[in-house]
Amino acid sequence: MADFYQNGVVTTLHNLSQRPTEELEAELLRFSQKRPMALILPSLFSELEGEALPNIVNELKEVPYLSEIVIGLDRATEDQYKHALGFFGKLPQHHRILWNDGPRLKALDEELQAQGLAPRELGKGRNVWYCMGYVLASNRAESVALHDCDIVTYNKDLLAKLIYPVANPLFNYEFCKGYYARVANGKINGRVSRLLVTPLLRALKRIMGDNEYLEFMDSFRYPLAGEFSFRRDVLNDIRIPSDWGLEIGVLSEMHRNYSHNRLCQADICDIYDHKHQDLSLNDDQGGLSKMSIDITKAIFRKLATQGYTFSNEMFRSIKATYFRIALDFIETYHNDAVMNGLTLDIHSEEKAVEMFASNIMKAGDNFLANPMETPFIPSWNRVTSAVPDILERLLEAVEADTAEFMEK
Ligand SMILES: O=C(O)[C@H](O)COP(=O)(O)O
Repeated sequence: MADFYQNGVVTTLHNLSQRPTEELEAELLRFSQKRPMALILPSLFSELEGEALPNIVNELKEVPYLSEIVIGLDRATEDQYKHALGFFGKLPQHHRILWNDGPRLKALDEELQAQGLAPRELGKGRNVWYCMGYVLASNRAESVALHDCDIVTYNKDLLAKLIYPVANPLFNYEFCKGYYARVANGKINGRVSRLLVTPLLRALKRIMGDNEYLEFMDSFRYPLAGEFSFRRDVLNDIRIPSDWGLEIGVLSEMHRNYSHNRLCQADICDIYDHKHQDLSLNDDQGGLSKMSIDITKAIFRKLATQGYTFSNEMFRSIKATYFRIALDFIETYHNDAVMNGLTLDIHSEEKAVEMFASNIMKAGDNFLANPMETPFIPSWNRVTSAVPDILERLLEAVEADTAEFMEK
């Protein structure tokens, strides 16, 4: 049975009663009269051929309360886009696919690039950003959820719990972050969250003392969860990073833009499993290695905006403090695993921690060498002030793609 402890500064909404999904859905359907709802699905074409997304679409077919589903499709050729139109065509809800590699959306992107207003890096952040623009443009939703397309344990209960806190008209939340235990096939997963983010936040707290931002970040039970929901107005102001710092960057933006009582986290499922990436021990440009560097830089950058100064000596002491704390955590997770009859390979956990420690130094070096570098994509407010008709044109481009390629 779950506990009902409130840790940290952000409200936690627990799963205390195994409430039937149908009950939640009946309420959501009622809420949708006042707050229509949308779902954003950032997807790679390859995920249409994986095991998770076909099941996600089957589950979504039965969801009664969504007004719109916006799919951001990356890395798709024309034929693959056409295939995607059929694949998602089973959805009974109004839905649109943003074919990000198609000529129409690429032309819009180039126009924004020319003004320095478009994402510079390809990837999930960029995909999510265009989907957010589309939701603003189509104006069909007041409350919006977003989740990954590689969740192999997905069922529609997850979506109901994720969107509920921003859908209930009696609640004042602007943003909700999902959390869960990443335990699957007898193993505890979530390596970056457990072995980098939490110990790094604890190390920074130890070194920097009382810091409200670090306290805030440490309140999230699964800071890297790719599942969150928000009210529509959040989409205007938010600046999201285009690199792997996306999840951390979104939390930092919420910290900047809202007071804590407008934010919450919710327990969205008992088990969660997804596609696992390699650690990429010898390659900073890929897998969990690149992810850990981007995340660490995102945290350093945010602290710099609060007036903290960094030096090589500072990064060395952060690394050493992190390393000690992370090793202690391995023992904690190991014992938790043993008591639950799960396995935890201490050797590979230590290898991961060694890599993350060395990546803290790399992130630090990189930060000192490029202090002005920012992966943030401009907010849609800024973009529409520079190019006032951009949202209408985004909408038109997506409609034109749909009309041209949808099989008659
Ligand atoms: O959440 C995380 O820590 C990363 O996405 C890695 O997850 P994994 O260890 O479950 O692959």
